[in-house]
Amino acid sequence: MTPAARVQCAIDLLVDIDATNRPADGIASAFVRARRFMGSKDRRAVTALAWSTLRHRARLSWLIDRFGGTPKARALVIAHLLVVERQSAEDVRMLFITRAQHAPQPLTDAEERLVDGLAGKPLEFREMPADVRLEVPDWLPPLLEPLFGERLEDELRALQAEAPLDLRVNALKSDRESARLALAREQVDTRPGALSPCALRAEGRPNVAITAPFCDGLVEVQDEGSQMVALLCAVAPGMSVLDLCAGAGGKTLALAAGMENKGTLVATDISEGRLARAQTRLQRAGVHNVTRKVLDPETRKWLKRRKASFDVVLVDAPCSGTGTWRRNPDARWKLTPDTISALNAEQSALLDRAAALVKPGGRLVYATCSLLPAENEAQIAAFLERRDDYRALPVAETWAKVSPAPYPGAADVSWLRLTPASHGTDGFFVSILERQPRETADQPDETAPIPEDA
Ligand SMILES: C[S@@+](CC[C@H](N)C(=O)[O-])C[C@H]1O[C@@H](n2cnc3c(N)ncnc32)[C@H](O)[C@@H]1O
Repeated sequence: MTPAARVQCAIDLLVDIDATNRPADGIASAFVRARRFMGSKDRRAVTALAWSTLRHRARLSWLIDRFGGTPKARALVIAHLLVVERQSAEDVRMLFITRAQHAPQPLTDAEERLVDGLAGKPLEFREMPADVRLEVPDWLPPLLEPLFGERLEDELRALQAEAPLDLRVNALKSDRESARLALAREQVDTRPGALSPCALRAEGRPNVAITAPFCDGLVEVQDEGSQMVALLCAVAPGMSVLDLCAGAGGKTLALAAGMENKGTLVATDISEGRLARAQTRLQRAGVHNVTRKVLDPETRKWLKRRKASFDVVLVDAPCSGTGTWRRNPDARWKLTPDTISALNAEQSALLDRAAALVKPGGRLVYATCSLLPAENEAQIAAFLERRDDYRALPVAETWAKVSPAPYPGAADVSWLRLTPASHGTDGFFVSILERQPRETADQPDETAPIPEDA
């Protein structure tokens, strides 16, 4: 494809992304599948331009407003070429006058004026409001200010960057050094992760999915923070473990490795499609102690019969995903306070449901990939109010057992928050809740029904 055709494809992709509330990565996959003429380099170039435009969207929109125009897909891409890529007005015009197949339509008069207005301009202006500079909705900074204080700007800036590519070495099939060497033989250079003993961080953005170590299940793609959540479940061979919101199995895979394929690991989710995707990954990884169950009425009945029976229940709760905005740059523009309220209700219901399933002395691990206190510490505080048979264990103690790295959390709280700015991982929250053994606490009535899902 010519550079001009790639620009037109990026514009088309942005139009598709804006047309629905669905996540951009799924839209991009469908978009490239429908365009067989795109080679792998074209696909990368087009998605890189669209993604970078989304990462700079608030500032580009502000500039377009100021210099005359409507911040829709075409204007955003034009502004990106001029202000982020620093292309000259002449070069940008050339992209829009080429008569090549799939090239964009010529610039309109208004777009010509926009090119003149934006050429040579900086990306940021002093007059830009903070939420525009930081590329977040204006209702978000007040929610995070109490948490991060002076670090707020650094934390939000870190969410604008591209995330690194992290791999988890599958202990069922390999070890970190052997996997690193196997990847290096396929020109994928990696270095050990700083936190997780199973993590390798790739240099650049290689296509790992076509390498033998990936296809043979030696490594899986998983953010290092997500790896730590699974490690902090501290599972062991022979345990009975429930991954209640298993999705496509990212953490299930890591839990199975921790259990050395021994014991029972049940992976449930309300999404049949996600659980189906987990199956391919489990097979590739050589995992055979996992039972997948879609949360339909039958499974709910089955779970009710398993009250107080699991050593560990992981609730990797549905959440705002604010900690993963580096990977999903459109998500920040699709999130609303109403969505967060609905998620809060679901999170609290899931905690109650999970609480009934943990055996006395067992652990309920609650995790989100959100930075928002309402989805995290506020949920835990409210849960501990409702359930005096649970107590929060200091995450630092479990950390010391599962990672050689110094504990990266705050000493004065029992839970752990990881963030891109402070730890170089996606944003994660983890709390480890222990159910008191029978003799030390008043247990709620075990015959009471498990609360229904939200
Ligand atoms: C954060 S994602 C899970 C990610 C997954 N654990 C991983 O590591 O790849 C949250 C999941 O919760 C699921 N979910 C939402 N509501 C649920 C419910 N009431 N019960 C169980 N799962 C639910 C969603 O379908 C989604 O897959």
